Amino acid sequence: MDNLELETRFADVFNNLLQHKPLIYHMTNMVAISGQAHLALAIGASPVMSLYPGEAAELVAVSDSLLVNIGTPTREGIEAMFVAAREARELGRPALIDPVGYGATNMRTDLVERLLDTKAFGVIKGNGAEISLLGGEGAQVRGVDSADSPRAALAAKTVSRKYNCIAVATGPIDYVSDGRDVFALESGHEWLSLISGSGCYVGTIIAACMAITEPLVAALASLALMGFVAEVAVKKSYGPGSFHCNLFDALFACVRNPSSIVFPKWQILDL
Ligand SMILES: Nc1ncnc2c1ncn2[C@@H]1O[C@H](COP(=O)(O)OP(=O)(O)O)[C@@H](O)[C@H]1O
Ligand SMILES: Cc1ncsc1CCOP(=O)(O)O
Ligand SMILES: [Mg+2]
Repeated sequence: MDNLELETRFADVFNNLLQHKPLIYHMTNMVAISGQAHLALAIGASPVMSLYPGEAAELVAVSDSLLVNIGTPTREGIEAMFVAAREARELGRPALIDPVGYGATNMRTDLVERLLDTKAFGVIKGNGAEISLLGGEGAQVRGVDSADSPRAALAAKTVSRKYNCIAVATGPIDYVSDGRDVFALESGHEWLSLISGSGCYVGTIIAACMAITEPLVAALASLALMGFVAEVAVKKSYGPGSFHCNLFDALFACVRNPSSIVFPKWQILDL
């Protein structure tokens, strides 16, 4: 698919989001949770957030996609994530995992690997360091932030092959791999890294798009959208606070008028 074909697909995805209002079951962290709920609504999806094991299977059954983000783990939340992951696999629900802080502690590394063992996830979306470490490449993490990840592109391909899913590594350049190709996108703005939760927000957009389209297109569309809206938002902003607000407003406006989006171009890397 060339960029022109992709952009037509992206516009269709956003139009369908508004029409179908998919319900996205978020099992996410206490930092980004309310932002993710607001963002889901802004792009035309419906959010439901819960980390309670006793309703996890039922919520998967009524939702259109599942997002599992391990950012602030708790004993009960982890139990609920396994219930939901197994149910999503059983029912064939689209599911995304955000391995926040993979490699930062042994507990997170072990948890992510056990969740991936459920084989529930069609997309693994992390920052460059998380995906690099999952792919066996060197990287530096500082808590939940990526400090350096020079081999994220290659790692995305490795992760995609190893876990038989779409792998997304975010950063100044985003990489997406389906195990065959590695797509690269340079867009957005460095202020995205000054908003705690910007990676989580990307997860929400991808999970919403996964309810509409195949995981590869969902990932490519979401990152291109985020890159474009960040560039629009920064021009109206004075710092991270107004940028955060303007980002949400730009997302709201763009999904309602996809022809106004100037999609940044994806490159296919020769790896
Ligand atoms: N320096 C940067 N320039 C442009 N976009 C960036 C930059 N850093 C991060 N982003 C974007 O911010 C979003 C979150 O990515 P990232 O900061 O890697 O994730 P996380 O918040 O999970 O650590 C992605 O859309 C990514 O493209
Ligand atoms: C700061 C922080 N600590 C635990 S989860 C979290 C939010 C991480 O959000 P993101 O991965 O989008 O930067
Ligand atoms: Mg993250």
